[in-house]
Amino acid sequence: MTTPAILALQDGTVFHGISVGSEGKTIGEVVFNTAMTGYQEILTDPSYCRQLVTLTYPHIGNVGTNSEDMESRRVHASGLVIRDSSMVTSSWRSERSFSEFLRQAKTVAIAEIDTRKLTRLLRETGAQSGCIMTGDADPAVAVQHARKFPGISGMDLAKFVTCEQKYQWSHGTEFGRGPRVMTRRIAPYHVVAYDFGIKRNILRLLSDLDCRMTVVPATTSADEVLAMAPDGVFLSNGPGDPEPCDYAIKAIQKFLEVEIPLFGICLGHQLLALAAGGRTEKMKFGHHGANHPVQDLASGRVLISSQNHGFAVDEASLPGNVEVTHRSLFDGSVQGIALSGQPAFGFQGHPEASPGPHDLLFLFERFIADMDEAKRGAVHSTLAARQ
Ligand SMILES: NC(=O)CC[C@H](N)C(=O)O
Repeated sequence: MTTPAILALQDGTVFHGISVGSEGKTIGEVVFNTAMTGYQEILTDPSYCRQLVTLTYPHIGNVGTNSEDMESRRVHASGLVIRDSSMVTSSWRSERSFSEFLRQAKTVAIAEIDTRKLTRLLRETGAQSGCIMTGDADPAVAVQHARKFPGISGMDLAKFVTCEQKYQWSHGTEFGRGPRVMTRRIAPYHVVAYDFGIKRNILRLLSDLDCRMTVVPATTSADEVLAMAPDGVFLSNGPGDPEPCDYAIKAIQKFLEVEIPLFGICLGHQLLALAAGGRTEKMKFGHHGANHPVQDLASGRVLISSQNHGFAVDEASLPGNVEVTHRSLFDGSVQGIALSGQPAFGFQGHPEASPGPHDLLFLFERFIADMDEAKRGAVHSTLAARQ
């Protein structure tokens, strides 16, 4: 027997479907993701905290779920909206069916709704607050609940999803990245990674590139991090509005002062822009997908990227020492920045993919190159001082 469910939006629109996850009620910002694969990675990406994720790909759950595809310890999305939940699980990697996974994660999910109609609506009206209720729910009550969600603007959620204590990470991707990686074993880099809601594939990829990773809570001060003597500092992705994360902005300003190599992804990129004196703004409905074309402005090359953001760096606000390096070919928004004359850069999309294409993996190597150069610079100055 199926249990009914409804999705109500703040503008009063109500969709009727069935419950395919845990029973109950959930509220959040309704966003849509156009990736054709990767439902488990998407749901466990901490950047989706307080969001109800609509997957536009119509058939979800057919390859089940497994422990390797977790991008964090648990599901972070507040709810899921899909067209069709697969009745059959078919994959040698599967450990649990998708619906079992949703129920164990206590994730409220609605299926059998017209996700194309919902997506068109969100593209027209912009992101809206929403509410999913399962069982015999009153649509008017669900609309009221949706209206109670204030929206993500002004919300510091990095503090909410970050780790409690620092920890070491040393697992690679396991499936390897070719011989280039294997030859790097003699050059260990110590990277301190800020966990604003970090995705595991970032940690795996940096481990593949022979980085020794120390992951620290979002509010760790710059002095504490510098005392760990890192070769570089990584600023992670994460949920919520970057502007209220003043503790992180302050720490990054210090890192810029001492010119330690810095690499930021998504929220980390936005925080780098804020620390450099720029501003960020809320987008109409954001970018969430796995096929967004981004142009590398220096080479003119177009790269296909994975995306998940609802805020963006305001180009007009950037000071003269911040160069825009990448731009979205969908809407022209800033997709990459670099600080002139120092080893600090950020990328708005997700080079770590999971899910998505690997066109931008080389950005991790650029971070390694920055750390290499800084190390060599340090050796030169020590030698010069001895002479
Ligand atoms: N994936 C991310 O890091 C998202 C960053 C930020 N929360 C945004 O929505 O823009």
